[in-house]
Amino acid sequence: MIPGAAAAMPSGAAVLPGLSVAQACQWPVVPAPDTLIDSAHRRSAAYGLRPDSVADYTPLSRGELAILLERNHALYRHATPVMESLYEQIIHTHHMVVLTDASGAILHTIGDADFMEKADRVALSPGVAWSEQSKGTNAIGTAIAEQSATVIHAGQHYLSANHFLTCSAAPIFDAGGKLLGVLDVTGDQHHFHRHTLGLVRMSAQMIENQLFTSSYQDAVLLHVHSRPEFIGTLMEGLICFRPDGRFLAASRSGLFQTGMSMAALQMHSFQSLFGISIAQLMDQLRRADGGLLALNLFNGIRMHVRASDGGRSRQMISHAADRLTLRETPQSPLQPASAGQSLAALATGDAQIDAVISKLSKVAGKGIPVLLTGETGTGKERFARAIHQASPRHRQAFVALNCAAIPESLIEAELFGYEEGAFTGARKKGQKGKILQAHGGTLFLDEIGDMPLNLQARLLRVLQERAVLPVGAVSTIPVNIEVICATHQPLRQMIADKLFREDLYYRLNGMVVRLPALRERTDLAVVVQRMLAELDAQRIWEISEAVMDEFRRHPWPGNLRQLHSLLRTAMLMADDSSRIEIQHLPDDFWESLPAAQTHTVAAAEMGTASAASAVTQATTVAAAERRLIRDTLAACDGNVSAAARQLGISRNTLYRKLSAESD
Ligand SMILES: Nc1ncnc2c1ncn2[C@@H]1O[C@H](COP(=O)(O)OP(=O)(O)OP(=O)(O)O)[C@@H](O)[C@H]1O
Repeated sequence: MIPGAAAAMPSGAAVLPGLSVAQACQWPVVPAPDTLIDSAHRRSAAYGLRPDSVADYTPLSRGELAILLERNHALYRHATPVMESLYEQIIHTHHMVVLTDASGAILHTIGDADFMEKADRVALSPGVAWSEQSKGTNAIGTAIAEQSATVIHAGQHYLSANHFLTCSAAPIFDAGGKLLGVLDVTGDQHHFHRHTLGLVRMSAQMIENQLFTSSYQDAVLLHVHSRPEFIGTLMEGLICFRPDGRFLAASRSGLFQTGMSMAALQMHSFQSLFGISIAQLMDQLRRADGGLLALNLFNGIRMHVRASDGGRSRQMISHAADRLTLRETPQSPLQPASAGQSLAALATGDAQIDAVISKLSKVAGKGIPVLLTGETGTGKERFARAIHQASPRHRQAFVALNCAAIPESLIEAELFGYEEGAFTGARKKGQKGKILQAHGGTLFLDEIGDMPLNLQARLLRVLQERAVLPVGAVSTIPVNIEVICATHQPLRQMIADKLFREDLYYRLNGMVVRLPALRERTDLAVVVQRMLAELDAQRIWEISEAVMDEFRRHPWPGNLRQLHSLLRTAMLMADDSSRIEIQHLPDDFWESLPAAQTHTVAAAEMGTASAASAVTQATTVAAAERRLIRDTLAACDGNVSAAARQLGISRNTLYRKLSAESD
């Protein structure tokens, strides 16, 4: 059920937080009027469709869909939990919930299996376009064309193939009023329910509010309404200010509550609107009953106000001491999974990554400890989070501890926690360790090879006994966790060197999965597109072919992390152009190239390198690599594993290079 849902609707469906049935039903609940349908049909005909046309059911390829999802990752991330809650309310009613992007391309669907099968016949599935241009009048396409919530029922669909459907769709807008996508509930026309559109609209509103709040995390966020009981409900208005009082944005309901347009609000600061400063507001709120204040706008409108700061600064204060943990990332039970966090969303068309995803999907949530290996920056933590998201524990905490990032002396307290007064400097009330914080969820131990030997024994005991003994405590506390570990170190070698306990190793390596280095992957273009979309959800970025060529040649010692930070810098350099060119790449990119390659690039850039000299340089690099491989193999007495380790490449890569050499 949607979190916080309270009363039951007549249909048996629940009402969303803070809304009575009457309020929910204020929204349109009947199929669209004839005039709207007439214009939609006229548009469909103008697109060259005929009622008996066979629509284009071709979906996007997997790679294209991955890029589409990445471009819409913020929408997807905030919409999926709402879709799940909405679906819970209509489950077993022969319906499905559909999310599309602003063009009507389907991003995600959830629904009853029997109806999904029927829906497959008309390609209501991810990657297929449901714009009016493609499918004629339908709730998704028509909601986009009309920019408003719409029901299209049975014969109102333009294509006869879709007459068995009843669809209710509501557009989703961003804070600036730009269309982001559409939320739709589609079902068998015999199961039409007049409350469906109301539910869809409320859910779309919920997604908009969540997108709004997440977009302004560093801002002072005001929840406003003329009636105090509406604060904290879907009907509240949201208005954001910078900490210095400058106006940033307002939700649609926020505009309605102030009675002002966005343009008018943009002329104001918090002080000019309310006659007090942000600091005074915070001061008054601290003393106010229930954290709620009544304020008068300069135009005489009175509104009730609650403030939050996106939670960030409050969290920073309350967790100040915890920051020692460096990479603690607890996830609250209601925090939605991000798109980038699901296993399937990590598919990028590379066969090695596909194989990793397939293996991990089989073990996620089955109680099998996973050990992720791979060079630094290959995405081990990303995958760990995705495994957690794919497990039944996904609503519980994901707690990460990087054993290499904290001093050895602190690992024990961090991991096992401690009792009040356990040692000098301990916090008064003691501290819950990471293991207990992860209770019910997943504990991710990064760089497990750096775990001190004495703590390895204690960790093993926790895993065997499923109970933890905090420092200074006299009795153990039962704990239920799944453990995922990661390392870039050769643990077997460490066992041989007596640096890692063999018994712990076997306890942790239920499944060992190696993540390939970026240079071994075949999906560079998709990865780059995804990162660009992740770094800037607002704009579509392009990257020049020359840059992509350099990227393909680059050895990427820092793997995905290096690529990510390079793109971030290049985007800043490219500024407003939304296109990354050679000149936007930072100097250290060229510095990490092998010397011979740098010369080739530099010469080519200056236009002085003839094709012949470029080939010579490339040949020099290849020759140097061959020499290095031969020398390393000789030094390792022909042991390929040892040579690969010394060269910092995988055995497969080394075999590939050796066979290329002998071809
Ligand atoms: N699939 C992905 N898509 C986009 N970016 C990614 C992906 N995986 C990783 N990254 C980027 O690379 C960075 C490093 O990823 P992550 O921390 O998961 O790697 P790691 O292997 O755990 O690194 P280390 O071994 O150094 O701890 C992330 O912060 C993110 O910016």
